[in-house]
Amino acid sequence: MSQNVIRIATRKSPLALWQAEFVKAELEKFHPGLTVELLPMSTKGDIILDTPLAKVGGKGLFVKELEIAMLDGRADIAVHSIKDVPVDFPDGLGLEVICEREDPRDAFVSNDYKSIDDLPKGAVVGTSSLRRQCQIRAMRPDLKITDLRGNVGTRLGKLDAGNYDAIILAAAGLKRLKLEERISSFISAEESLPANGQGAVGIECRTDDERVKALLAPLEHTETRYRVTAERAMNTHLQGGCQVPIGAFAEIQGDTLTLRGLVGNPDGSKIITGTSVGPKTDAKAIGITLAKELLSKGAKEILDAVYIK
Ligand SMILES: NCc1[nH]cc(CCC(=O)O)c1CC(=O)O
Repeated sequence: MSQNVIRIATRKSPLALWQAEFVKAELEKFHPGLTVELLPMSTKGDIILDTPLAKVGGKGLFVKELEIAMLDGRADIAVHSIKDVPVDFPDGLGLEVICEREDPRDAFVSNDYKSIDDLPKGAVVGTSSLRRQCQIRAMRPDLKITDLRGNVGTRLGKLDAGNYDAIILAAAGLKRLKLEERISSFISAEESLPANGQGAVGIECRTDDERVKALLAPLEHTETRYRVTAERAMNTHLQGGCQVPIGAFAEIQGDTLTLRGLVGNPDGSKIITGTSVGPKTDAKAIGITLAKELLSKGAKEILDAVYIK
């Protein structure tokens, strides 16, 4: 492959394409003369649209086809929402770069109501995320949570068609697509803990490709890397897939990283939370410590009930 070309494997959704174009622009900014090409592809997660994600099964629904393209040499890198990337990688591939995080919060979107508190009794809220469902149910057991799949535009269309009183989406996706004015209110991390990596974009590539790794290096954002490392370490140690509500959110003040975590039941009847603090350079250990704490406080029973093997 030519020394001066990088090919990006990407999903075709508007958000995925925005993220790929963002990485293309950053690469071209840092490396004048470099040609960056997009290779748009469909993934299993894009094709199976009629089933709740937690039931489609299999990890990495949105990334596998992109990984095969990199291993085949058809593409050099893949740009992902970190949230959609499984914690372990196929041999020969790794998450080389984590870019600066956008807003990590969930957003409440409604044409009639300002916030979750504002919703009338029994209102219908659309989300396919068990994590969001769990935390909303815990706040408001009276609400009816129904499934909502599709890319960001499709989901907004379903809200506008009157299928829901409100829907919950990641603020980052709406901001990137210049749809921020659709946000009625932000849901703070105190109200609902985000998913690990939410709002952060990561770049995967072949671990032995020194040329590509050198080109990608200026896109790395150190603080986001620490935060995402802690959040993903917690998930890895819990061995939680997408069938269990899990939230993880790290913040950094000075050199200190504070990680908050949550494991719950889909119906919100049981929620285990915890916090772990330490030097940011110990991000991974902080994540593991918190996972152990959550397991000992009852998360193990919740996970075991879901994953009966
Ligand atoms: N699960 C799909 C997905 N993957 C990443 C984002 C948003 C952007 C991000 O978190 O970086 C979304 C949409 C959503 O959750 O509303």
